[in-house]
Amino acid sequence: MTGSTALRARGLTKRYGSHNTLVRAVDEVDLDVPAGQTLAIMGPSGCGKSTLLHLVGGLQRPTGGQVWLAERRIDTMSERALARLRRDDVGFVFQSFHLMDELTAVENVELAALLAGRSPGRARKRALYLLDRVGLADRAAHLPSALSGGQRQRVAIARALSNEPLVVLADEPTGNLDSAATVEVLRLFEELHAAGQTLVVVTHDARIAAVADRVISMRDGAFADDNRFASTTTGTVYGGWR
Ligand SMILES: Nc1ncnc2c1ncn2[C@@H]1O[C@H](COP(=O)(O)OP(=O)(O)OP(=O)(O)O)[C@@H](O)[C@H]1O
Repeated sequence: MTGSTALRARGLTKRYGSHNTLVRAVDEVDLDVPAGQTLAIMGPSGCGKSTLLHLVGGLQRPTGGQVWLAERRIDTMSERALARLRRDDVGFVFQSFHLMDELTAVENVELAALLAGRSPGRARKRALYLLDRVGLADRAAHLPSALSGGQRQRVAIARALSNEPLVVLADEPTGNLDSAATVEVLRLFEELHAAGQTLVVVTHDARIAAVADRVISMRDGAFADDNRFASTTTGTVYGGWR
């Protein structure tokens, strides 16, 4: 993946309503995210951060413009192809975790791999490996209700990685976490970055922005600022997460 583009958008637009109810949630945005980059997207409430994340992850369709994930154009994909892409190539992490309450930690993590057709044995092995990597080997058989917020989010991150996604998209991943749990998630993101995982994080948390190598500030659906810091790490072969 060295030197390639993980995500590309041109003229990306999402409008809601019409006439006097018209909202330009995302307004003619151009974006290139090189493989291996950790990008933080910041900005005031309602500026379009979540909508942008949903558009590039194929959770919502744009009303204008184009999106590519790696070399594949996704805004024109069939629903079926888009569902497969979301399952296999995108890892989503949400503020409210979105774990299945009735499944244990390991069952939550292995579910996507099972749906993707992996054998139960391989799916379980990978899920246990990922839980170990996020520091939860001893919590594999726990239900989410028996885990702290930080532990739930680490399960959700392990789940997001289960199908070796091209890109991880996280929407306010520390929004429901206390300070100690936020630091745990930060460390994980740093490890993923060092391993070459492409990561796009919508956040209000300056600590997350501080570990990103690029920070885009949005205002009124557009980019107000685009700051690149350190050079993008293009990790070796996803050192240890695969
Ligand atoms: N389904 C919808 N119908 C109409 N307007 C919507 C819809 N979803 C979002 N919007 C509007 O689009 C704009 C962008 O919303 P979005 O959720 O992307 O913002 P955000 O920057 O993620 O906000 P926050 O930080 O509060 O989560 C807002 O003005 C919002 O009210």
